[in-house]
Amino acid sequence: MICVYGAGSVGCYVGGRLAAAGAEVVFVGRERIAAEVRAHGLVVTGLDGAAARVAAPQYETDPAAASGADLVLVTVKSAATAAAAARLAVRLRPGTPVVSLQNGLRNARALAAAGLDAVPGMVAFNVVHQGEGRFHRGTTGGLEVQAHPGLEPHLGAFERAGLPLALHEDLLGVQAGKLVLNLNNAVNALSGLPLRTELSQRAYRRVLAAAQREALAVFKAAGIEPAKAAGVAPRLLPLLLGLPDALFVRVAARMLAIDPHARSSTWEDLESGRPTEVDYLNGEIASLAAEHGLAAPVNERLTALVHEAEAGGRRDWSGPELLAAIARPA
Ligand SMILES: NC(=O)C1=CN([C@@H]2O[C@H](COP(=O)(O)OP(=O)(O)OC[C@H]3O[C@@H](n4cnc5c(N)ncnc54)[C@H](OP(=O)(O)O)[C@@H]3O)[C@@H](O)[C@H]2O)C=CC1
Ligand SMILES: CC(C)(CO)C(=O)C(=O)O
Repeated sequence: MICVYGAGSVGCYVGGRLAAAGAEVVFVGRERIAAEVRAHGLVVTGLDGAAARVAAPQYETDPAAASGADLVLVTVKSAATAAAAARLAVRLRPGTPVVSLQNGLRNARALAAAGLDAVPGMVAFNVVHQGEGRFHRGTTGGLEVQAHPGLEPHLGAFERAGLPLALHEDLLGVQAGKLVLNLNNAVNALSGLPLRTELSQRAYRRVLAAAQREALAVFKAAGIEPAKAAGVAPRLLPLLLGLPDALFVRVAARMLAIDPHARSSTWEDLESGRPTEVDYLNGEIASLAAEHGLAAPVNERLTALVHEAEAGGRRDWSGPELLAAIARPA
């Protein structure tokens, strides 16, 4: 049995695809989603319009449902990882692989700290929760995980689901490459716009490019080599982002398909009044910078602005306003 622990957007999408392809999947999550999927079933839709339905998913709210799992996919937000790990640690058989399908650099370490057999993972695509049990994939991209012998019996299930696991000897570079892209989560959430609209405006892209330049300097100081993300070497991203709008839109369309409705998970958090993961994304760059004697004022400022929005000061920033704001200290 595969347990998806913390089944929200990513968990319901990945678990829904696995279940629709015949895998035995138990979802563990909150009553609001349990009620939704009881009423409507689970429908996972793709960029190409393809849809799969799981009529009666096993969606539980009691962590005990994870007991006996052969594989666990952790899909809670980063701030909830330690609590999820503690609940799993008392229920899983020793040696059960627990894959972190989360953003940021620290989640697998938090799972391992609880004594779990943690496997770092990365979800390259976007998922939007559209209500009534519908989870829509909003971009291209796949699942990448660190190689682990415990995953072998499950590789076929991911293949059949159309979500093959790309295996890596060491995932840190892949996670760092993804983090470079995730620096846009804050920009996207502050813009209030769908990803495609936001990224089509150069002023927002200039904010993102400034945040990415800081990240690249910090990774260099930390000895981390970020892997290609969306097919592009991270060091080229800030240059690409600086292109004029019409040219950028043409080049970007070849790198990554983005649905017009896709939004970042940070926007989804602000929209539903939940705390965001900004401390694990832009905040991670600011912390790593401090550890290495560098400054990351743009990421610090973006982190502070997202915290202001979480605390009730939410507004939609235009690109030029955000560009002016990052020029001021946090
Ligand atoms: N959404 C996306 O497009 C993408 C997200 N990611 C990453 O994937 C991870 C998951 O994101 P996403 O799916 O958007 O997050 P969601 O918030 O949609 O889903 C997480 C779910 O887990 C629930 N949860 C939290 N703690 C527990 C617990 N102890 N027991 C059971 N359920 C719990 C949450 O409930 P509650 O809110 O009530 O705490 C929530 O419903 C994040 O790290 C994110 O950055 C990566 C790529 C794309
Ligand atoms: C897929 C992407 C990069 C979309 O912003 C994401 O990881 C997120 O929303 O958290």
